[in-house]
Amino acid sequence: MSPNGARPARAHASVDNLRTYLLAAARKDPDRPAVIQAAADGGLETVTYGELQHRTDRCAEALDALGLDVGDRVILESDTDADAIATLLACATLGLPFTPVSPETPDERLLTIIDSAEPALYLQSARGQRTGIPETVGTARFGADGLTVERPPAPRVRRRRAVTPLDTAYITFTSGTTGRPKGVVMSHRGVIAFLRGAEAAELITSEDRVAGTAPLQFDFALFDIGFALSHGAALVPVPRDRLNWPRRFLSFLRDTGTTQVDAVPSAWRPVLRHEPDLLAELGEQGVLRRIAFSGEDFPLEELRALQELLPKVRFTNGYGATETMAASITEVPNPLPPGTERLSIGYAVAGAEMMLIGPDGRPVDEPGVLGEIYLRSPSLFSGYWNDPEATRAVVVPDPLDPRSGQRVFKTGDLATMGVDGELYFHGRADSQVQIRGNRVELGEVERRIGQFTGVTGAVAMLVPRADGDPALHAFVTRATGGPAPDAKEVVAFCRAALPAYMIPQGVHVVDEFPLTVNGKVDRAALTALAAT
Ligand SMILES: Nc1ncnc2c1ncn2[C@@H]1O[C@H](COS(=O)(=O)NC(=O)C[C@H](N)c2ccccc2)[C@@H](O)[C@H]1O
Repeated sequence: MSPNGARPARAHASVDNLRTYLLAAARKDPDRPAVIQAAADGGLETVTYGELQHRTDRCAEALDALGLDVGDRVILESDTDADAIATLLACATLGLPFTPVSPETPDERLLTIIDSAEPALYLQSARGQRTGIPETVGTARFGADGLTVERPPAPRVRRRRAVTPLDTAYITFTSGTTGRPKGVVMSHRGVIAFLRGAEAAELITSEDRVAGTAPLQFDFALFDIGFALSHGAALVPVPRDRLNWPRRFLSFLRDTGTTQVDAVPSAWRPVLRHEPDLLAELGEQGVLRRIAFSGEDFPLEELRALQELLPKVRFTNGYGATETMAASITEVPNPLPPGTERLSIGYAVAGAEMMLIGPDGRPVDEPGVLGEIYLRSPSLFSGYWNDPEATRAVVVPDPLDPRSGQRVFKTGDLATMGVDGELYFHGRADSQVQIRGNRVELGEVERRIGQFTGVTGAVAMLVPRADGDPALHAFVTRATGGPAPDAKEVVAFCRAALPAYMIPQGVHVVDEFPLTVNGKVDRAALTALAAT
């Protein structure tokens, strides 16, 4: 019997655990590269699957000695690298849900997350700069020489005996539009269900090297880690200071032999603007085979520009929400057929299904009719942390079979169906705005403005006004060195194709769009800018 009277914890690890799933390659080919990363001396460092497993076990041993129980939360602050991956796999081994945060998370947001998650332990890398972690939370640092405990967590009773597939693998806090961050609770079974569905798409093999560019608190990064490691491939985490400098970004991709780059659309804007020729050169070498993007609609003008520079590269559109990790992985034709107005988000990955439901709650069966996407998926999240009301709002009875007890995810995304049942993304339900009583899809205004010569990107939004109804404004970016598009000409260009109520009152040229921490266009920041 262990000292606090609980039976020995973790009598056996479950078969469906993130650690067993992601380190499977370590049994077969321990010498294969698992992570190829920037080394401290500016060169490159390769960590094999065997070494990754060794670091994972060493960290798990040190964590186990702290007497935490299955379900006790751990905050993991780090960029993505081999030590961070070993640490999150150690947490998975012990059934400790990890909450990843990136080093640039502001202090007050971190404290909000700590207040909500009430973690037992806060982990940062040996190089971490964070201070001011509340006394109630234990603190430790991880690095190449293992785990160093600074403040041991308070002793707890260990009640659980084993880690099961339904235990929580991670909790990621999304910046909910209402401001209070919501913790998305994902079980081991949920994450693995999505990764298994993604594997069925057969996008990569163990020979691939997948460059990940998302910050660790964005589940796109967790997908990249899981996607690369579950294939026995190598993950190439791109450091932030490389990602923000196009020339350094491209040389890092070349030097690491990257075959696939996973990035949000905005990550390509600086490369397109400043180093198109270098990018074309990289494509010519034939090592880079695929670009996968997710997170938001890829502006078609920019996607076309990227495809023209990379005629031999294949493109993949990954659509979905953190609440189910994602939903679909769809090949994008290169080049896009002329006249393409929208990107397909295809069909849900193996094991899941996207349904289109109309405002009347009935399924939409005919092509071209707008509906909301409901997702049936084994990777459905467990719920929002400590927020049953927010959970009930999006985890709803299966509209096609309400009596079955089956729960589905109400995505809040709108789509139409093509002739073969494939879906086309039409924006968020809340980006449908009413202007003088007319329903307006902001994406439609953005697409029209995006076709104006010299405009490389457009974001439309409704800006509230003190007196009277809100006004439609648009922000545009232009090609480097190109002339600033004339606002009056842009408005006239819209008048030629859009109804009066869809004509922007104001058109503002900006050098670039503000981005959220996850690299998406920060519409809230732009709306505030327009209101000034
Ligand atoms: N390919 C898209 N086109 C267009 N709008 C999109 C798209 N992917 C998301 N979105 C939008 O972003 C919302 C979800 O945002 S999120 O919860 O932060 N998750 C993500 O953005 C990434 C997602 N978890 C993921 C992770 C790993 C692989 C693929 C996708 C969706 O509901 C969509 O509105």
